[in-house]
Amino acid sequence: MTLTDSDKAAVVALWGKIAPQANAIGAEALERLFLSYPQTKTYFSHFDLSHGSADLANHGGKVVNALGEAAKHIDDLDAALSTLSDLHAYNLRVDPGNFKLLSHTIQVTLAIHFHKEFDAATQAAWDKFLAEVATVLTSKYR
Ligand code: HEM
Repeated sequence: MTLTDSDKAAVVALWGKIAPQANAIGAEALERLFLSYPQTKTYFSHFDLSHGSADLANHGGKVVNALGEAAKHIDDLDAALSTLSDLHAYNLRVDPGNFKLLSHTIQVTLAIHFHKEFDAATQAAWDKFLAEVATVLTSKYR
């Protein structure tokens, strides 16, 4: 599952397009997650999850910008994601299966917004990248 140099280049290239719309892309990926897999809403009972809410935009932006930071440090994901890894493992205790669901809705969102750039190679690269991020974010679970 290791990212090849061309995978890394594909992740970084698409990140350049995502960055200016991080909040909108993140909000849409989260909304797709909550609508498609309603059980995931239980982690966000303190948020307003209605369409167009500020909570969706703010949190979506945080998640997507964290992916941007990870893309910038793609050769050192453990260090880049260390604080977030502590948060998800020790404080939030998100069921690891949920990372696959979010990875899917992020990819669907990217496909819809960047259909020209989201070719098979770019999709495969993002799938691997998101799986690596999930591995790091769940690596400290005991
Ligand atoms: C691509 C994978 C993920 C990334 C990059 C990510 C990123 C983040 C970031 C950046 C924060 C904010 C940290 C802070 O405020 O300091 C956060 C918080 C949080 N994440 Fe994740 N996350 C991911 C997956 C998930 C999944 C799958 C769930 C559950 C379905 C989840 C649940 C939460 C919750 C409940 C919070 C706290 C929200 C709050 O109260 O402010 N995360 N995550």
